[in-house]
This record gives sequence, C-alpha cells and structure tokens, in this order.
Amino acid sequence: MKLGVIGAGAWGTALAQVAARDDDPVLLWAREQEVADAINRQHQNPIFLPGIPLSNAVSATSSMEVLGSCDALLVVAPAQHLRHVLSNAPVCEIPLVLCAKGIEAGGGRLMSEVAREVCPDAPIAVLSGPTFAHEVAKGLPTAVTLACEDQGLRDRLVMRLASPAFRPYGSADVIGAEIGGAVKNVLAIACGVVDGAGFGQNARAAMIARGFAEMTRFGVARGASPETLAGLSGLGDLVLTCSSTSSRNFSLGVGLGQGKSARELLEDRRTVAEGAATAPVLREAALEAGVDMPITRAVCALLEGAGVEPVVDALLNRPLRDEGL
Ligand SMILES: NC(=O)C1=CN([C@@H]2O[C@H](COP(=O)(O)OP(=O)(O)OC[C@H]3O[C@@H](n4cnc5c(N)ncnc54)[C@H](O)[C@@H]3O)[C@@H](O)[C@H]2O)C=CC1
Ligand SMILES: O=C(CO)COP(=O)(O)O
Repeated sequence: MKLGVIGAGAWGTALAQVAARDDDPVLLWAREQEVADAINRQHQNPIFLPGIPLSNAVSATSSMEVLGSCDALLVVAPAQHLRHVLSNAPVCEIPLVLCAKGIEAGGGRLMSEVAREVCPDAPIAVLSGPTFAHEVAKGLPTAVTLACEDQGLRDRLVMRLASPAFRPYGSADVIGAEIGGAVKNVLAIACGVVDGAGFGQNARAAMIARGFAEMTRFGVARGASPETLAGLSGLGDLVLTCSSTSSRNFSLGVGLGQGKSARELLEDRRTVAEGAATAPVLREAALEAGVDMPITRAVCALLEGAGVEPVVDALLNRPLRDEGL
C-alpha cells in the first residue's frame, strides 16, 4: 500500500517516518517549500520537528498533484485547515486516514464529517492516541487507535503502519476516536492552568477525572462508545496531554494560569494548539447536545480574557452532586 501524508508539521513528519520502509517509500506533502526542501536535502524538518533525522525513504513535495499515485493518504493538516487542504487534494476516492485532533469552527463538524462533505467517495479512517510527535519520530514505543468502519481496510492500514515500536489497535468507532482527541486538547489547557496557577497535583488529578466524565458525556451524546473513550484515543491521550509541558495545549494553559492573555500566548506562533480553536465550538456543540461541560466553559472564559481567580471560584462553587457521569 503506497502511502502519502498531507501536512508536514510535527505529526505529519513523524507519521511519515513511521510509515517509511526501504522498499515502501512515503511521499510527504509540505505546505511550505522550505520544509519540503529541508526534508529532501537534509532529511530533517528543522521548522516543525527539529533535531530528528528522518529516513531516506521519506521524500517531500510541495505539489499536491503527485499524491494522486498513492493508495491511501494520512491527512495531518490542522483541524481548522482540513476543509481547504482536502478540497485542493487531487484525488478524493482513495482512503483518507484523518489524524488531526479538533472540531471545525463555524458549524462544529468533526473531522470525519468535514472529510465526507469534501470527499464523499473516500473511505474514512481515524488515527488517534497518546502520541507526542518527537517521541514517535525517534522510534519510542507508542500505541494508537486506528478506527475505520470497513474491517478489511482497517486491517490493511493496521498492518501497513504497525512496527514493534508503533502498535495500532483497530476499532470500528470513528466518532469515538475523533471525539477523544478533540476534547482532550481543551482539557489539557485546563490542566495547564492548574499547573501555571500552582493549584497542585490533587487538583490536576481531579481535573483529569472530571474532564474524562465531561468527555464521556459529550462523546456518548454524539454516538461514541464509552469503551473507545476509555481507550488510547480518549483517556490515554488525556492522561498524556494533561501531564506534560511537551503538550502545546498544556503549555498554553500554563501561560493562562500565570495570568498571560491568550492573544499574547498565541500570536506569532507557527505551531498549533488545537484546543484554543476547539474550545468555543465544543461549548456550542455541548449546549446543542444538552450536555453539561463546566471545565470546557471555564477554558473558554479564560481564552476570552476572564481572570483565573473568578473562573476557578465559579468552577469550585457549583452545587455539590453525586459523582456518576
Ligand atoms: N504534534 C503532535 O505531537 C501531535 C499532533 N497531532 C495533531 O496533528 C495536527 C497537526 O499538528 P502538527 O503536525 O503538530 O502541526 P505543527 O504545529 O507542527 O505545524 C503546524 C502545521 O500547520 C500547517 N498550517 C499552517 N497554516 C496553514 C494553513 N493556512 N493551511 C494549511 N495548513 C497550515 C503547517 O503547514 C504545519 O503543517 C493537529 O490537529 C494536532 O492536534 C496529533 C498527534 C500528535
Ligand atoms: O496530541 C498530542 C499528543 O497525543 C499532542 O498534543 P499537543 O497538540 O497539545 O502538543
């Protein structure tokens, strides 16, 4: 199966590295010519994944046309750019493996819903899980969820991507896999705030557990299986992203917790913190689904400029209730 990758940020580059085999090279589309040139000439991506040597079996291009020869595409453009990038892709009938973690602004569509609108004839899969790109690209052990309704295609993708250090676990629950990845980015911002404001480790554990309850309520309302949400792409990624400054979302939260503004923290950056764009869309989607998501609302308030103290006070002074979901 000849694979192409759309998007040469940190994650697209790491996934190209995972998929590259000496006898099965991978074609990586970069939006930036300088990134494509650096990958082809120096076998590195100094802008988005610096310091990690890449396999000679990864070659880059800034022309979408050549992707037409691939049997499947890993789509790793950021969530808010997926629609535009896919609408410029040359082929829309080959399988698309969606790897971005977010919900589209202006309508609240999940990545699979966007892809089905733009490429109605393409079979869809989702790859998601606890996967810091720099660790994956270095070959450190990692496991992911690979969700696809078509079991034959799912098995082929799992076999093509698997290696001793990269274990995809198959699932038929596409919606569950993508909701876990999108929601955990918002919750990682909240955990970063806890860290930045110095609220301690008890508070962070509470945030992860109550955040998981929030993710599960929302996911189930949108048709996800609770089992998927408790797996690699949900709880697994939530724990990873809520525990490390390697996460851009967690780091954004640390800055907010220290009293910096979202504008100051987000301006002039070339890398994405998907939770910042997903949080307000998720708040809307939760309202529509009749799902209570107080942590998500708190993150939105902080991103919109509210102070840490009143937002945390409001969160802690809600009426007491039974634990359940
Ligand atoms: N970095 C990581 O460890 C992981 C990231 N992801 C997800 O992968 C997706 C891509 O993130 P990264 O590769 O980390 O990106 P990145 O932050 O490393 O790089 C930014 C990416 O955005 C692209 N971009 C910027 N402006 C654009 C535009 N107007 N149109 C199209 N593309 C544009 C750049 O070309 C680049 O590929 C995100 O949804 C992220 O949540 C998922 C798992 C791990
Ligand atoms: O999704 C990720 C790890 O699974 C990366 O998280 P950040 O986008 O917060 O860096």
